[in-house]
Amino acid sequence: MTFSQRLYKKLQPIWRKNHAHPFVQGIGDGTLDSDKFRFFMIQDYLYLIDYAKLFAIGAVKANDLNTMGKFAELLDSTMNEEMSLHREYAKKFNISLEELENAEPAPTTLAYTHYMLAAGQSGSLAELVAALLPCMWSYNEIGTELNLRPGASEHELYGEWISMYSSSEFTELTNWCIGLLDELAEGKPQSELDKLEEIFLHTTRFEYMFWDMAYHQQMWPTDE
Ligand SMILES: Cc1ncc(CN)c(N)n1
Repeated sequence: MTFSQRLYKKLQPIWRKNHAHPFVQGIGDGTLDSDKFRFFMIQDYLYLIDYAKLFAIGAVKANDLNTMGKFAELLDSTMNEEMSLHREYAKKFNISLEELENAEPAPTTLAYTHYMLAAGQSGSLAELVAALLPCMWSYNEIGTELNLRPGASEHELYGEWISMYSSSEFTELTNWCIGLLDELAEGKPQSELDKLEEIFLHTTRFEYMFWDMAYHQQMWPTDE
């Protein structure tokens, strides 16, 4: 079994909770309250601004030109495809680009992005990939699973979201990241593998927290 498969298997209890979350299920059956989705889209846009930076750091840390080019492709696809989905949703919700970019991050958004950027900046390339992988992998799996539901990808509001994350382009980039983690983990001492596992666990947990934050539209607990 590969390193990534071992992590995937071990973290299935959290992974399945992500899939079962009412926010995800609501996208799948089309019943999600559109205000919750609006909140999610704004926070996710802020999240993606920082997430894209991880790919830029990956390009800097890459050991060969092929890997550097792939990180550049991931950066481009995040900023110009994934984030353009959010910009289209913003139009539907009458949110200007300025409002979108300058929105206030929720505590979970801040905690998640800062954790990932810290892991990516201060750690090895393997640590950076361990931090960003649960994000891509779980969205690709959720999108693919929801896309199997008859009519889900045609839903007026949520269909495009499902189509984006189940697309062959997103699947191909996700699989490349999975393969890279396995390559980088090869031959590493147990102490380093444990560190990778810890980072992967943390961002898997953050994925759950992000769904939950959006579902409850959680901002700071004080008004000031
Ligand atoms: C919180 C979160 N996690 C993952 C993804 C998929 N890139 C996302 N857009 N947002």
